[in-house]
Amino acid sequence: MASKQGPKSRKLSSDLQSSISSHSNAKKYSARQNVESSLEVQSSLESSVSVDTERSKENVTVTVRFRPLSQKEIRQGEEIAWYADGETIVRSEYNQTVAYAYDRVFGPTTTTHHVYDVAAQDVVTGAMEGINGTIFAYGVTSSGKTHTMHGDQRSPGIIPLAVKDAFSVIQETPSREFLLRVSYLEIYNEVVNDLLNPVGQNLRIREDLQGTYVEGIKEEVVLSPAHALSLIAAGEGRDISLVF
Ligand SMILES: Nc1ncnc2c1ncn2[C@@H]1O[C@H](COP(=O)(O)OP(=O)(O)OP(=O)(O)O)[C@@H](O)[C@H]1O
Repeated sequence: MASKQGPKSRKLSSDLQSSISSHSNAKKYSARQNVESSLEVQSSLESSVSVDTERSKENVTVTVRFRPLSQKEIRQGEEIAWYADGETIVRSEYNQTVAYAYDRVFGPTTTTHHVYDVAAQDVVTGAMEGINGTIFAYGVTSSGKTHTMHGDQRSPGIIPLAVKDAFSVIQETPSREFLLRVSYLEIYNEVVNDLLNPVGQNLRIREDLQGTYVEGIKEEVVLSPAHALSLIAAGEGRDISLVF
């Protein structure tokens, strides 16, 4: 058994932040490529399957990232309830027989860049080859979703790292033509709102022969990483400047 990794985060219910990556089976290759944006949903880890480390590579992978305790939590004497036991197991601090297996578990000292390399980069490179992909984070408030997906200048998140990689692929593949479009939306209380267009409120999700889409969502063609990230920053109503 792998040894414990420390320091560990406190309660599973409040500190675990999971990300799910998925590849759908390759749709027909098209020179027009869409890189989907990310979204956050609430879920419960109680539905996790029991320990099973012998997983094959699947289309949907689930990873767990622990964040370190904050200074405030340390001051308040918060207790750690779950920890990363090796690279795939989350184990209870109080009852060692209670454990859950995931495709990958990252301890509190893991960098976002490492999380991206292991859990997200494949989805991005797949998308650039025409395979639909989604990366999303879920977890309770303060579990680290924003830190992981957006990050900051010192530690860029999955979104800026993905944008950077997408443009690197474009640059390294002069023989192909790419069209990159960005849309940015929120789902809040079951209502879909366009974050790139203030008029785009309460949009409908529809399905046709091409697939699922949000009716009327604004799609901006982007020409550079800075352009893509500035749209996302605008959607959040904040300034952004990221250096790689
Ligand atoms: N891996 C980490 N290492 C260090 N600090 C982290 C890490 N993850 C999160 N934090 C810090 O924890 C705090 C909460 O994280 P964050 O804001 O990302 O949570 P959140 O899940 O987006 O919360 P909310 O749902 O309320 O928006 C922030 O101060 C963030 O900087």
